[in-house]
Amino acid sequence: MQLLTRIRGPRDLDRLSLEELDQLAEEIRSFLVGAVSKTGGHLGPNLGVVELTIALHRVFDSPKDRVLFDTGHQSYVHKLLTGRHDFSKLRSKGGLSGYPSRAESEHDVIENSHASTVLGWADGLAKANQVLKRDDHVVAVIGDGALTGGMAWEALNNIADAKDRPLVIVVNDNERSYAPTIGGLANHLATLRTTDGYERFLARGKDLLERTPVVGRPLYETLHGAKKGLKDFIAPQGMFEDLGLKYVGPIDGHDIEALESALARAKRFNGPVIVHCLTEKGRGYKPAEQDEADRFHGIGPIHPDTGLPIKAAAASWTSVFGDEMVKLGQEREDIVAITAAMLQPVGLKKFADAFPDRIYDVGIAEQHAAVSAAGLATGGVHPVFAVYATFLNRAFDQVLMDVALHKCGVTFVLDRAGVTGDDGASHNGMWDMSMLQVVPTLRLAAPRDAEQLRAQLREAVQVDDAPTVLRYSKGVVGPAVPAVGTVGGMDVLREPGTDTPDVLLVSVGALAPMCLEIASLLDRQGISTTVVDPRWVKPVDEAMAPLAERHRVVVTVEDNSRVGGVGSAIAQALRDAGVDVPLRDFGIPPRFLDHASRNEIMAEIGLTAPDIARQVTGLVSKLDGRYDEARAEVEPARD
Ligand SMILES: Cc1ncc(C[n+]2csc(CCOP(=O)(O)OP(=O)(O)O)c2C)c(N)n1
Ligand SMILES: CC(=O)[C@@H](O)[C@H](O)COP(=O)(O)O
Ligand SMILES: [Mg+2]
Repeated sequence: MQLLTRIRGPRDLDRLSLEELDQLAEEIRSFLVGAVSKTGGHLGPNLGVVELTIALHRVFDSPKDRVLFDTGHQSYVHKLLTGRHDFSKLRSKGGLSGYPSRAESEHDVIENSHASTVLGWADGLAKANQVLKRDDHVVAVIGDGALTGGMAWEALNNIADAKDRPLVIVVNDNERSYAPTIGGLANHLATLRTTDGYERFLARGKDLLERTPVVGRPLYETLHGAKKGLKDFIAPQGMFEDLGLKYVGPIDGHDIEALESALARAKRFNGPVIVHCLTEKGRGYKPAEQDEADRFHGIGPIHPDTGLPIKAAAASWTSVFGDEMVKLGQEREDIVAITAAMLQPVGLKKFADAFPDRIYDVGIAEQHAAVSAAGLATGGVHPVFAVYATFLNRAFDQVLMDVALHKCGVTFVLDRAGVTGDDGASHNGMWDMSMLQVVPTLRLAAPRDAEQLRAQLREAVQVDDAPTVLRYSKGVVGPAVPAVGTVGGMDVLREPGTDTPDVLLVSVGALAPMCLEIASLLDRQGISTTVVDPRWVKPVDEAMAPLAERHRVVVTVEDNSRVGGVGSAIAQALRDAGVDVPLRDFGIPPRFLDHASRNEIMAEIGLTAPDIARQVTGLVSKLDGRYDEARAEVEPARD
């Protein structure tokens, strides 16, 4: 690591020779494998951009020039080259974020890990440079997967229209999102890739000719013209050039010299230019290169020599969903499934293998997924769109105005709902149960265990005239939580043991085990508690109000934003029913949560059994008129 340790900032790259740069690239690769095999993270994507990131920081002058990354999961090399070498706590509390972070470095701009936004950012920054008459450069790195997102094309439409506004777009084309990138765009990029030979030939020829005195340069220019002609002849005029964008490439994304030459050309161009780089996800690490699933896109801790996971995968919410989908697919031919470039991560691989004609990977295009689902439902089939909760945010209008307005029977299955933690603020699934409250006719379920997930999924796909939504947490599915009774459509998880119970504790989804623990802690304070699981949290069950009326206080606990969540909806339902029982809603405070483990975050925001039990004890004590005594116990809500 003799060279890497000397790199404290991008300008330290300037004095390295080409051989040293190649050595640095190798040092970075072995650093990444060594570090990320311990912490987990996005190893494959970062192994694919080592040379590209070195070349970017050699040609451009960050932070004066802005180097932007789409999604940001491939910014580890950027972090190394901008002086951040301590990866020991990557994605952990107090350690480096797994994405760019303004708090970490002036070299970082976009913290949002939601794909397809970088060109929008770049367009805005380029416009600001123009308004303020700055000659700084803006460079946006976007993957072939992120290019399948609609927002990228909204931005490209604007960028292509401004012929005199410099902007360098680097397409990091490794032909994969997780799996191979789908769609017409991927096919077009492949067409452009066929002219790869010309670029390599030209890069080598240029070197030779530029060393040839007198005739070299003009001859190179002639060849360059010829290459352009030949490329146009072989590969149809590229879509990017049709749009009015200058296109440079395809470039070997692991050849630093070729990259620097192409980026330097792009930098001199006084307008928008695409540099199409061919890279290999997982390059330089055999286990990743040979991983057919996703080239080690995102991994947990592994044995570095073999690439095998340190911990065996346990039964996850995702796997329970995936298995049930296969059964449903066998029972009903009208069930189809949709993924937005995340077939494996959302658990639809088995369904896809069993029913290859009934699975749709739409690319990173959640809005299109929702609208096409409305079309599928209108066409007479029942689509199940499986997506991470946080990624549904961008398809809110489509759920509202295409699916719900047209009474389409579409089922949305939201994985990674609630606090996820180590992927940072934009990955927590903390907004869905607030956002979806306002969608008329939509029915929303939060299963508490595997059995309820199976049951509620089956109930959901029976609904053919409205959107249905299931949402569950990341990772290992919790223990079975049996019901001891029912009230209306709700499951009673714990009886209070008295006819005059103190607390009605409404347990939402996967937090059921924690809610039962809260009830036990309250027991020790002589406080009697009924614990119910609504199962379907929207609409609020009609039995909720009369049940609440039989208690002294209602407490709701959800792994969702407190603002506008299930607690708010129940409070409103009680008011509408004229039930005047105090309600305290516990949820995620309305703020962005720094990366840390889920448990660390839940403790930090007070979503733990002891925290909640202590506050509820204070509430009940207050009702008993022992307010002063209670005050000492009740910590203020920490929003
Ligand atoms: C809106 C959105 N949907 C899904 C994801 C999940 N996701 C993270 S990276 C990725 C694949 C990105 O592929 P690409 O842009 O080609 O980058 P690469 O990993 O190949 O470098 C996906 C689907 C996301 N981050 N944002
Ligand atoms: C960058 C991105 O959006 C995904 O790769 C995400 O990090 C995956 O999260 P999980 O690890 O929870 O599947
Ligand atoms: Mg890719």
